[in-house]
Amino acid sequence: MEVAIVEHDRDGIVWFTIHRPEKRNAINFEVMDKLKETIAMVEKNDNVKMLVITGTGDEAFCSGGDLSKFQHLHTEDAKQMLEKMGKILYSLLTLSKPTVALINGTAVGGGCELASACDFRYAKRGCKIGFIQGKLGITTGWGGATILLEKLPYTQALDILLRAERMSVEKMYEYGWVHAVLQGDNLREECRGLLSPYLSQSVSVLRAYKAIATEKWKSDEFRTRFFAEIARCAKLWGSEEHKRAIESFFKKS
Ligand SMILES: CC[C@H](C(=O)O)C(=O)SCCNC(=O)CCNC(=O)[C@H](O)C(C)(C)COP(=O)(O)OP(=O)(O)OC[C@H]1O[C@@H](n2cnc3c(N)ncnc32)[C@H](O)[C@@H]1OP(=O)(O)O
Repeated sequence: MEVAIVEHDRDGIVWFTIHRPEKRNAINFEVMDKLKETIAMVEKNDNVKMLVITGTGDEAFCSGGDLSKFQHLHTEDAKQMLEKMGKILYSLLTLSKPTVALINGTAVGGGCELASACDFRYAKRGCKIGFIQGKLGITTGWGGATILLEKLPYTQALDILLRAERMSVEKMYEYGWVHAVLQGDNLREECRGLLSPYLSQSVSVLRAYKAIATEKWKSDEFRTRFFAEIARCAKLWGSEEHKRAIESFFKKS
């Protein structure tokens, strides 16, 4: 079964849907490869104006890294996995087309990092959003904290990271992480309605504004900070606290 569905629509939107509902749309290596391929295609294709990332079903947008696949990784292998997804999220962050995370359900862990790398976040009312990595004895490992501290005011970003708990969409809207709270009857059409003012611009204009907007993240200084976060997470990955947290998750489910 396809782990992700990629659709091009008549308006120039590419819809990327993580299709692993049985695992709350957790990201494994296959999803990473599909996302990397899609981002590269969107970057190059002048018939594409925007990229929207969402998840299958109404339970979860994305539950982060696939713990059943990643739980046994040792520090060096963990670092490679984290860097692989970190590079993909960096390419998403600096993509020359506007991007949207259409949050159709719970977003936790790396799912929040994926959404943070997008320009806009539209979330279905009632969803829970949680940078819960701290509760697992690690930090964000895909660059999500660095991105959050770039996009939100310092206090709000640090509060979200230090709490490491699932927060309401409404609270995340108040913090400025969520840009629109959707009713949820027809998420795609609601999303399309919000994007229509952007879609009337030419691809050249969209590319030009995204180039201006993302220039600050193309510096060596930013990239050094971004990848240092990943190295820190890899160090914590092998901790007893992280191992116990993963064990207790699988005992529960
Ligand atoms: C890799 C690093 C990365 C980073 O930060 O850089 C991370 O993402 S670390 C954080 C990893 N993610 C998590 O710890 C979240 C784990 N999942 C949950 O907390 C819950 O599943 C939740 C809140 C997403 C949904 O809860 P709900 O009660 O609706 O569902 P279940 O917990 O019963 O899960 C259903 C089913 O899905 C499997 N599942 C869910 N999340 C993951 C996951 N991340 N990896 C692998 N599998 C996952 C869960 O085991 C259940 O499977 P089943 O076979 O039915 O028991």
